[in-house]
Amino acid sequence: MKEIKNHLEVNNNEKSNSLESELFRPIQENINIQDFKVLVDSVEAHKYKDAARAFIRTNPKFKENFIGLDMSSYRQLVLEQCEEFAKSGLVHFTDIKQNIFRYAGIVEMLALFNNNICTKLGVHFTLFGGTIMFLGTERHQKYIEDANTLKTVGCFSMTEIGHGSNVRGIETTAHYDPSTKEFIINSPTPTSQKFWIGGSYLHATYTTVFANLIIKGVNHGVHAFVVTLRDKNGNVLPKITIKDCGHKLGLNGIDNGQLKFDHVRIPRENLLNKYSDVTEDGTYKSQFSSPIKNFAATMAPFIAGRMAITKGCSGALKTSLAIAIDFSYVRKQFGPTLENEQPLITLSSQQRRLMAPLARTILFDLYVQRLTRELAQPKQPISIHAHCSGIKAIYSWHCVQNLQVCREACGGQGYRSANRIAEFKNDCDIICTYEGDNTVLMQQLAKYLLALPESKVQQPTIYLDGDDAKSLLFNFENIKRLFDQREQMRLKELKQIISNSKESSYNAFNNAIPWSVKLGYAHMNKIVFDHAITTLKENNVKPLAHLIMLDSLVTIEEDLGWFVTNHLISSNVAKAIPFLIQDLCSEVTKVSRQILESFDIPENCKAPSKDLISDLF
Ligand SMILES: Cc1cc2nc3c(=O)[nH]c(=O)nc-3n(C[C@H](O)[C@H](O)[C@H](O)COP(=O)(O)OP(=O)(O)OC[C@H]3O[C@@H](n4cnc5c(N)ncnc54)[C@H](O)[C@@H]3O)c2cc1C
Repeated sequence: MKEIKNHLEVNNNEKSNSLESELFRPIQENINIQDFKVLVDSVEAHKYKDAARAFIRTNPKFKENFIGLDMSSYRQLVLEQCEEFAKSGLVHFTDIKQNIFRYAGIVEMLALFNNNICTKLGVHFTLFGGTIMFLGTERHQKYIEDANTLKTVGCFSMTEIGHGSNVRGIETTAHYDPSTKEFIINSPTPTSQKFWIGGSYLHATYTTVFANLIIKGVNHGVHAFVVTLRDKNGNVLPKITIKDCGHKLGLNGIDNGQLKFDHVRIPRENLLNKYSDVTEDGTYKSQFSSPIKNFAATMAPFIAGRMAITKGCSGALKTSLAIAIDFSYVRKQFGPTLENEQPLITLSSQQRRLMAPLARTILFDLYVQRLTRELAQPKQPISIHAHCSGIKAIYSWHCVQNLQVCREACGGQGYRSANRIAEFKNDCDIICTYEGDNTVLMQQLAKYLLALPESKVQQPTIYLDGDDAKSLLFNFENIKRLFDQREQMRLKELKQIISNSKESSYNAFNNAIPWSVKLGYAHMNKIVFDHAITTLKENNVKPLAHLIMLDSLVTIEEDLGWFVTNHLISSNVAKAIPFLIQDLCSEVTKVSRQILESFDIPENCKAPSKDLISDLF
């Protein structure tokens, strides 16, 4: 114990004026809330977000209580909320292509309120809209006008009962009939029925269907088609059967459906033909030399959806953290005497469990801002697909894990639906699976990293050892080197496992999936950190340095066994880490309410009262 104390106390003087210097001083308690708000909201999106906040605060549909509604009323309310929002003009159907900052900002604000609304709008705008805008051409523009105001609702039919993650395995067919110049969309087997299709059971007029394009017996692979599901009166068209997917763990305000097509004829023009087309006489023309390349291009637009989905995590977590932290300031249990009970926030455990996810949520948001900027560029970096996949996976895992933390931090009251966290927890659970299952996405990231040319620059190895653990760790350059080195070693390790395998390339990779996931984490942790440091250098808004250091040490602690056994950190320095984390949590707690203020969460997004119990009296 004495040894640990030494680590924390040696060389504890004020440091020079470096980025880290403020970490050695008590935290500056008067943070500039407006500056911090713009940082978290992003320069590009903060005006759109403020407009959305104002809408959520004032629109009567966003004041209606959805807790405990039966499924049918809940679905109707969510539809009406989405319609109100679409009519407000705060978001446009074309935003996913033309103003991704507005789109992403709006989704995040809606997610502060409830994930049903942003999921329903997400399916319509990103998935249906994304397919129309990125895979369609001039002839598909006609779907846009009514979709803008949600006069027509669109959905997205990719998943089937038999195939989810492996989209290339889907069985739905689209045979071309040159005699009528039509495609015939068909579900040939029970497992080929589309399943989970959000918005299809009750509301969607159109869907984009993913199906195998077949001409004269030749299968050209998966292509996307627009299929009309309902007539003007909302009746399902003949030869289409739509069933309800039924009650779910969460998102019961969304009408997910099971779709069966029985030789449904659609015009030739309904093929989304940006990359490949079929002439009237049935000649297939593609910009790509093989179905696999066409498939890759067909899937490419959905990367924006993966970025957007992290906004659902961000909104839900910010509101839930705000509920849990506010509660911790109000709720009293225990104290030095019975007469002097203390607020929960004074408990070291409460500070530890709430400040660490608060820091990470902000750092992830900053990184998503960077990805959004990359997506907005006409020519996106080659890494964009891998990084959208990676952040979607690690943000949703972080979200699900920490919604549970928020719930527990509020004790029994956190379990009460009226206090909102339960709804967020159930609704967000599925983010780990839809728009790409997280474990599958982490492999996409690992494959991208495996394929990168090997760096010729040999990074100097790092070994953190010495008496002054605090100075060694409160040093962003050292943290960077730890993260860089872990990533390099994880990559080398994965390459070795695969190359040492005597099995086929499929099996060799398959046997190494857990290591791919670890590599994915190492890479994402590194680039989230790198981006946070870039932001800090450009704009040292308080308390960003503290948040970065807190999240860095928590990240190291999560993999501490690895860092120590691989001789990057000595066991003596390792022992100091939990203490430094606790100190940082205590410092961040001092400004936590100001951080929450900067989130500017409309009151109707939160629990009915800060103490979570007043509504009971
Ligand atoms: C509420 C909800 C809404 C949805 N909305 C839509 C929608 O609107 N439109 C649409 O088309 N789809 C939608 N989906 C479907 C969703 O995209 C799929 O559920 C998802 O792609 C996963 O597919 P799956 O469920 O078939 O799981 P599977 O692919 O069968 O996966 C099952 C398990 O196996 C693991 N696994 C599978 N393959 C691998 C692998 N190669 N390596 C390692 N592990 C693997 C996964 O990690 C997972 O744990 C929705 C789903 C839900 C639940």
